[in-house]
Amino acid sequence: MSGRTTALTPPADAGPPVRHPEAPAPGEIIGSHYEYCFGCGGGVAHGLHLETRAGEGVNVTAEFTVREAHQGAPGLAHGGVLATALDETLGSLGWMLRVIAVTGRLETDFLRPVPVGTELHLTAEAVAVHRRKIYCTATGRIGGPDGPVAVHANAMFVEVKIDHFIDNGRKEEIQAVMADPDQVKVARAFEVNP
Ligand SMILES: CCCCCCCCCC(=O)SCCNC(=O)CCNC(=O)[C@H](O)C(C)(C)COP(=O)(O)OP(=O)(O)OC[C@H]1O[C@@H](n2cnc3c(N)ncnc32)[C@H](O)[C@@H]1OP(=O)(O)O
Repeated sequence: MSGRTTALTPPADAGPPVRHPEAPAPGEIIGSHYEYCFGCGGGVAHGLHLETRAGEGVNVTAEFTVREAHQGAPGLAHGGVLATALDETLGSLGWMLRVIAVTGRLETDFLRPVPVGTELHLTAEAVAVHRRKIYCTATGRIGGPDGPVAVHANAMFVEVKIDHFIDNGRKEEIQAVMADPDQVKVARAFEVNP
């Protein structure tokens, strides 16, 4: 037995997430962490170009417009793309906690089909922290912040060190990032709060 559980319910001794005192101010745009991130990077033509803003608690909001390149069935968003949008929004919670964390588990409910052209309004919130594990949820609504829920996810992110990326990423991209004279950009690529 590895001790790993598939449950996304925080254990009884989990604590509440704590908004870091230096987290981005409520309403502040968090911005892309890496130009070539499929979720938020401006350098990926068919990417999601998600723009995330800090919330008042340990939460964020984001928007994403479904385009032709994101189809699964004719005229409808691909489920994997919608899961990516949830995953990317959840990933931004690290800025609110000021930790580096990656998705360990992502469980998605697809509640309504999402047509091409739809603006999906996303929210994500951390609900509990247990050791390195961050339990969180995300929701995507159609057309507006109060629109009908199309997708919902429960997730568990795991806090990692920067070595997670340096040791595992392909050398070309790691070296290119590290060589950037803009140290803030270097730090952001790994979602380290500069
Ligand atoms: C640079 C910016 C990066 C983020 C950008 C935003 C993008 C959006 C977010 C992403 O998509 S990140 C990319 C997708 N995720 C990954 O690539 C992660 C791949 N997986 C791993 O690297 C490792 O499996 C992982 C770091 C998640 C865990 O490995 P570790 O060896 O560091 O931890 P360990 O296995 O000891 O687990 C730590 C705790 O988490 C638990 N755990 C880990 N993975 C789990 C899992 N999948 N399900 C349930 N529990 C899990 C594990 O049981 C344990 O619980 P306890 O503290 O209670 O003992």
